[in-house]
Amino acid sequence: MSKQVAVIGLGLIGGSIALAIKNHHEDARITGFDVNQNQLQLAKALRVVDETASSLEEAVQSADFIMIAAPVVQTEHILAQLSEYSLKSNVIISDVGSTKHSIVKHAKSILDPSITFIGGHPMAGSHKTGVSAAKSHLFENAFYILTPDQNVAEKDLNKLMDLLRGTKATFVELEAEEHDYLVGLISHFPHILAASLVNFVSESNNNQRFNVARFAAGGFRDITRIASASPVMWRDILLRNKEVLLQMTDDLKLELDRIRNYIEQEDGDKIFDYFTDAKDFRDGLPVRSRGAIPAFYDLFLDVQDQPGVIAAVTQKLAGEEISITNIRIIETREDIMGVLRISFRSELDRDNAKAVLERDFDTYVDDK
Ligand SMILES: NC(=O)c1ccc[n+]([C@@H]2O[C@H](COP(=O)([O-])OP(=O)(O)OC[C@H]3O[C@@H](n4cnc5c(N)ncnc54)[C@H](O)[C@@H]3O)[C@@H](O)[C@H]2O)c1
Ligand SMILES: O=C(O)C(=O)C[C@]1(C(=O)O)C=C[C@@H](O)C=C1
Repeated sequence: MSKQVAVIGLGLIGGSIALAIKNHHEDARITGFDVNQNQLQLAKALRVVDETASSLEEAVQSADFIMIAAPVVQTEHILAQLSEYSLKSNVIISDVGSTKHSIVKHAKSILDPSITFIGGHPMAGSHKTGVSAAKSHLFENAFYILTPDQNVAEKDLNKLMDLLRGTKATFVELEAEEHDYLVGLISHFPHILAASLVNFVSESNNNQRFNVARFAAGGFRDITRIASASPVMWRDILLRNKEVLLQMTDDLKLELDRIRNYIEQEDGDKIFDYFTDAKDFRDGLPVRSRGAIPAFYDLFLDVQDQPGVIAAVTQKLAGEEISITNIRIIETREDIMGVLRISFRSELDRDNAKAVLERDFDTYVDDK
């Protein structure tokens, strides 16, 4: 199978898709295009793509696969442009957008029926943007949702999955509308809540005589990390998943009223049950299995809570070229040993790190 691949939009996801394709198909020739010249040049310099094109038309003219990785409203504009070009007759077009219904509908209405379009959404990412944040293993262990309509031939779907095999993701087929409801619930709506919470705190901050934000501790930071993501990407997502998100916003108001009543009535039992239900569901989420929540592999280390210890640990890991995704001291008090939690992208990285660090530290893996 020849593999001329055009990747349109060379940001975090386009870059990661390009790297993942190259992982499994060394022979694939990847041409990149981005409206942002900076990203385009950077993608070439970082060898994320083999070559860059100076126009969309140039990028796609001899492509066997076209992967669109732009914000979702832009994706519709790109599809409209593609419908005017002469493309290879057997080209397969896909996208990575976080919404699916409007894109799939748009593709169907605008592309020649002989062209194969398969909607896609790799369910992993980050609040970071741009090609410099791209990683070949970003989608490892994640679900990769595909939304082929009934006209898509099995062999074309298989060709696309084969192209994307280097993502090491698990492919799942869904109807586009099912996708938008599901992802609305576990990704889009939580994003709205994170941003609302930050704005709420920021506005409250203005009315205080001290700086509230300075006191923001782990809990606030954990629940609001995603509010640092790209406003362009999220604006487009809200515009294209409007009905689902309107309904969820209304439903959440009822949920807030419920806990508000329990507080007002000082109903300790109900409040306890409320948190217990939430804890049970949250604790039951698969930790290492594939899901919208990226799997992290944690290693715990007993360390002396003293200056330089984190540097010593990271140096040892760097020496073995083991990357970490997060590092944090938890439950430290002056009179006890600190516990360092280090997170890794893969189980293999975690196991290798354990082997390196257990020579000097007591290490633990939480296997529950
Ligand atoms: N960030 C995530 O966590 C995540 C995860 C899964 C899917 N997605 C989806 O992936 C897509 C890309 O998101 P990202 O995180 O890579 O954003 P990004 O901002 O890192 O990259 C988007 C790139 O698209 C380019 N672009 C915009 N309009 C274009 C056009 N008309 N032609 C060519 N290039 C264009 C931008 O210049 C930018 O470089 C979005 O549709 C998003 O919904 C994002
Ligand atoms: O990890 C994050 O920062 C993300 O927000 C990733 C996330 C998600 O909600 O899980 C965000 C949007 C994408 O469409 C898919 C994944």
